[in-house]
Amino acid sequence: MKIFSSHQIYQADKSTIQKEQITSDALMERAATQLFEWMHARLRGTQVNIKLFCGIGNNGGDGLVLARKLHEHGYSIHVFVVNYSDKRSEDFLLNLERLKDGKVWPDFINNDSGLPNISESDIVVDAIFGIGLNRVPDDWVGNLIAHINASNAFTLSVDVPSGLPVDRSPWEPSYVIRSSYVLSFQLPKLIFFLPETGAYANQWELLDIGLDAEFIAKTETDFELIGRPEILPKYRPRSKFSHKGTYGHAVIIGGSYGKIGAVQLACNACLSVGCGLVTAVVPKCGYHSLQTAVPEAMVLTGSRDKIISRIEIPFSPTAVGIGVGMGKDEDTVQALAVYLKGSGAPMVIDADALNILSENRDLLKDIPEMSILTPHPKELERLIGPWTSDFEMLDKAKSFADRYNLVVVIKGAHTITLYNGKGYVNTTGNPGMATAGSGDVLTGMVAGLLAQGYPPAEAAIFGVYLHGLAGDIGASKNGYEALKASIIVDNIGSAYSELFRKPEAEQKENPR
Ligand SMILES: NC(=O)C1=CN([C@@H]2O[C@H](COP(=O)(O)OP(=O)(O)OC[C@H]3O[C@@H](n4cnc5c(N)ncnc54)[C@H](OP(=O)(O)O)[C@@H]3O)[C@@H](O)[C@H]2O)[C@@H](O)CC1
Ligand SMILES: Nc1ncnc2c1ncn2[C@@H]1O[C@H](COP(=O)(O)OP(=O)(O)O)[C@@H](O)[C@H]1O
Ligand SMILES: [K+]
Repeated sequence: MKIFSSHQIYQADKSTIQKEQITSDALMERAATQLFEWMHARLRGTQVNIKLFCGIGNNGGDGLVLARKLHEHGYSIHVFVVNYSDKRSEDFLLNLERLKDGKVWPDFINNDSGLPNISESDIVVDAIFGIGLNRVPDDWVGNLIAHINASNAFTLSVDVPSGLPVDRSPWEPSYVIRSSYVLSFQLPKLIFFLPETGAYANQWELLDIGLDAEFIAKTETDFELIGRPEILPKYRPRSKFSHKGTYGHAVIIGGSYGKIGAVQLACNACLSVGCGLVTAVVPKCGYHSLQTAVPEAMVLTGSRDKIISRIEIPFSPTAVGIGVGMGKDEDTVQALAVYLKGSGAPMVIDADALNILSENRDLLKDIPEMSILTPHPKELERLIGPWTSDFEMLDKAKSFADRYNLVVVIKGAHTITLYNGKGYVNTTGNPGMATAGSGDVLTGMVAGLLAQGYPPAEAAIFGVYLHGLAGDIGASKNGYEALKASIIVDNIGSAYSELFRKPEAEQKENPR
């Protein structure tokens, strides 16, 4: 699903109005009707105090329409107009009149008004600012927002949490509504997925307001949300007359004394994702444990006992995963430097291999093009330097990826894969995956997909999705806390099955 910028949303709005020959207030009515139906389906007439805070733009207009509908259905409502500007939108004004026609009289909050009472048992509807926010709210509006947050009342935000700009990080974090739930129109907003801003929109849902589908389909976006519909077409089926050679020979290079388990996890993941043959390249100390723990894998060792000192592979791997548990010994740095220059295989570079690159920047130019780098945020910072906001981080990481022609996978709650100027935001995964070794599993999976012939960006996007899905299935059986990296590996098979599971309704209609 595409992630639009605010500018693109306004264009979609315009295009819908033109194509359907409707007025803008009809679109507002449609949007707010969706809000009302969502609330009504859950409240079913419950007599709870609903306090609606409406700005003076179209976000406020949505709030006013919602208020009218709630009132018409007998809900107990109190409307506050947050009067932060004289430039009221036409549709706001129109709906203010309609509300008054229904005998609802809003209270106007200005810069010299006191703060209204909000009790914890109230429901707050937050329709102060929408996607039109373009500067820091005035202090009195910010204080009202902080007051709403302090009330601990259930806060339902219309479109976006007020005070949260959609295309940058907030000017003043305490002036942003901490929504209990966001009902966002039609398209997901990038801020829902970034660590800095995602917390304001802890839970969110999209309401389909029928924006011009053709316009949405033809618009190019900087970011895309990756769910099952985007993943399924990337799947490469196995053919009946295939053999293990069809699915590639991956090599996992890594490990050091006390960190052989990382290679074990990556090898297991690589095999479980469907790779034909897997060879591990480890220091001597890893030989016996690997041969025992992963009997399916072959093992090559170098000359030193505890570290990787030379990388010599007597065949041409189809894909390589390098760095897990590898350490940064001077000999290992040399081995990586030599290997990078000589290797032609598509590569996943992770963990200590990334740290070595950060500390030996002259090696960056030797990374084979279209390699996949999988840093977590700390490793990314070592590579591209610090940032002051998630938006700056994305810009810097994109430039880095473009400069060296790489695929950069920024791991996190919503892992973002950057490739060719575009970001692909993952939707699977859970906090149970914040556990030792889960990144090693990802490295093995992506290397295994590369070995099977998935193009690099597809291997990364598909692998990240499947890894998260395996983690979700693992968590559904084990809970978050007990989820271990090896359980993620154990559930890779179920994740593949889940990809092709028909939704229940479809199954009933179409048994078999
Ligand atoms: N397609 C869709 O998705 C649909 C969207 N709809 C709804 O429209 C909403 C967007 O509405 P909107 O454009 O009127 O902007 P909104 O956020 O209400 O702000 C109002 C104005 O405030 C101003 N302003 C900005 N920052 C400020 C500040 N700090 N302090 C003071 N003033 C500030 C700024 O005007 P300026 O002063 O810059 O001229 C801005 O224009 C959207 O979120 C959704 O709820 C639906 O109705 C229909 C379909
Ligand atoms: N809160 C979370 N929600 C979803 N996925 C997560 C979360 N925390 C971590 N992960 C995933 O787990 C993996 C952790 O990788 P990494 O930090 O490299 O771990 P390690 O170095 O222990 O192997 C990444 O793929 C990341 O996306
Ligand atoms: K809002």
